[in-house]
Amino acid sequence: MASPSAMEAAGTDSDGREFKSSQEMWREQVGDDVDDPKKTQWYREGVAYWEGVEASVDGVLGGFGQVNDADIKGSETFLNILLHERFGDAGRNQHLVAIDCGSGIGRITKTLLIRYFNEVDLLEPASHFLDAARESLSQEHFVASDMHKATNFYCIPLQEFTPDAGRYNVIWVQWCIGHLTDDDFISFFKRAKVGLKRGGFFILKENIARNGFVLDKEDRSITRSDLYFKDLFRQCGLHLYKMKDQKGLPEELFAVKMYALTTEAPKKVHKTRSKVQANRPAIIK
Ligand SMILES: C[S@@+](CC[C@H](N)C(=O)[O-])C[C@H]1O[C@@H](n2cnc3c(N)ncnc32)[C@H](O)[C@@H]1O
Repeated sequence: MASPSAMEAAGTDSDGREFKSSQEMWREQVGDDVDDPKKTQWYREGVAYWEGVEASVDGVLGGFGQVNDADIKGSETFLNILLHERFGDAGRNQHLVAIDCGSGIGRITKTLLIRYFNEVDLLEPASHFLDAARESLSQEHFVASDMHKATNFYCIPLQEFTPDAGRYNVIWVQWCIGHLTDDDFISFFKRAKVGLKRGGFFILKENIARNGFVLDKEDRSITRSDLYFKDLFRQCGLHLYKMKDQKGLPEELFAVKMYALTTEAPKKVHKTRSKVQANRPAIIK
């Protein structure tokens, strides 16, 4: 018997109510039809929630501003490995460009991305967050005499965004994809692939539900399980290049994982025969 897909797994909402499957939950929350007014309402209420939040590190981290340092450290280690593996030493002489999706006040750009990328674009639908980002990132930064700057500030949601073809080495998506329905998740990543340069990749950093999903009725978002994400990556035609758990977060919070996703399948490592096998008598063919 075929095993049920992760999206058929049961889940709950923030009040502890159970749903038999994510399909049941989505039908109820956003309807079946792409033009269903419930879907417009879902997105409107999600952004409205953030419009009521103070433009500060504590605000964008849901009152857990103290996790900022651990989060950035974990991301930096992961990013360093990936940049080295994907762009090698040549990366140092390349003009590197990233986009920070659902950037909030530009926390990740300011403390991490701007140091590694010559240009960073920010996308954020809550305008007061984007204004705060623009203000704090207005100067140009010099890293070892090399110019680094925040270039474009897009005030739109991810479900409406299509990047310019071939602009980005890295498309960074952190703590915002839970606002997108499954259909919009898939169509966003499918569209966004064209935005990657050769060797480019996505980094998705997200909270992880233990099973199925958890619907947050307050900010209109869902937390998906690792299996749920992997099911969606497959439907996007993306390959999981590397993943890592974020360490050092308070126990009461969801676990957090970082996924590096590529459009091409990872290269197969050709196994050489082990010495034991290679040295034993064998028929000449
Ligand atoms: C938890 S905050 C994280 C902000 C930032 N990524 C960070 O880690 O500092 C969630 C962000 O997602 C944004 N957001 C909400 N709905 C979105 C959507 N449909 N598309 C993109 N971003 C969205 C919110 O406005 C908010 O800035």
